[in-house]
Amino acid sequence: MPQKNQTLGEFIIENQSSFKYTSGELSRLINSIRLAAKVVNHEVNKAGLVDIIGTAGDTNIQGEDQQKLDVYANEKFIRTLTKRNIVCGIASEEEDDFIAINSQDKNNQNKYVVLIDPLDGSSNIDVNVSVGTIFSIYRRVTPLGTPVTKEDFLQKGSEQVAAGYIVYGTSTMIVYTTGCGVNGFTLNPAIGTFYLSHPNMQFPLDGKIYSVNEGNYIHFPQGVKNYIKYCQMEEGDRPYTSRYIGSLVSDFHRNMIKGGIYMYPKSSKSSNGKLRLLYECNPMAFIAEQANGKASDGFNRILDIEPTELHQRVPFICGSKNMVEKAEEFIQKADN
Ligand SMILES: O=P(O)(O)OC[C@H]1O[C@](O)(COP(=O)(O)O)[C@@H](O)[C@@H]1O
Ligand SMILES: [Mg+2]
Ligand SMILES: [Mg+2]
Repeated sequence: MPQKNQTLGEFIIENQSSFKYTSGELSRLINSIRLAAKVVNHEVNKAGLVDIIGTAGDTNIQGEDQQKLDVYANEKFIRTLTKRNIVCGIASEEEDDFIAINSQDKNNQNKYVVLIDPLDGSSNIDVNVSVGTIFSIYRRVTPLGTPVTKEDFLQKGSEQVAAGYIVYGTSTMIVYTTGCGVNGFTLNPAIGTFYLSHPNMQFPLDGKIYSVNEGNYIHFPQGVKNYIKYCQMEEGDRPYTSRYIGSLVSDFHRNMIKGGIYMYPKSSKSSNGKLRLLYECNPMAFIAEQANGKASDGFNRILDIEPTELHQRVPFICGSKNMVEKAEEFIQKADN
């Protein structure tokens, strides 16, 4: 059992041996993400003071207006990972296509690719509500020393070797898994060190919180509507409480600690929902399952979905296992 209050650096070294592909490379990669997280955290904490709020004037490939902090965080993570020559490829919500890192260099023996959502919850940046960063790590499938290809990124979520998120909230935390459980580390801003504050995080099997943008209710499939009504009924331990921050990372984090379900279903407005499979749903699904939770699109396990596009979207339901299974029951019943 991890020792509470050990530093993230100590934890990474100590747990290196529990990782099946141990070579130190993944440890160095997690350390680089830790560094970039501190740089971005520094800027996030000043949102409102410095010229970091508002739109950057461009749109990303998804047609969304990029916020200045989206662009800033994207640059910092890509720069930190590239400068440390620790990966052979990066894909990001804010980049149209994947970026090959020195991969044409025959000597490039880096075997990991990283997919990131540099700033999650962009609509909350300007209003001082918690936001996050999400990352997903795979071993490349193409030979070392050859240029990375789309194939290296379009892997099923079940192939992830590590995944995590940073939440910039009342405190700043890194929460991640390498397939041996989920641990959370809180930043002590006075000394810039992350300490293990939440060892072996677990989703309660059941909860009393549901998180969904009910503003889209009329556009939801009947099964989703029925489940929301079920959450609101005066019966047994219901009604549940509705909590929706509008930042996936923050809603997920709260639900993992207190028990709850987060849903971004498909709707008549968006046939595949809003969230991106590769750098939002897969990493959160890996963490959820490692914390005894569950993640599906209403029918299929998220981690079994075969990706086809870098920025593809999927309906996403994630959280306490019994709650997700109840939601699936309503969705599948209404679909028949
Ligand atoms: O405003 P909506 O439609 O409810 O969407 C909110 C959801 O969209 C997101 O902001 C999408 O993520 P980005 O901010 O990274 O684009 C999620 O964090 C959040 O859960
Ligand atoms: Mg996001
Ligand atoms: Mg984002």
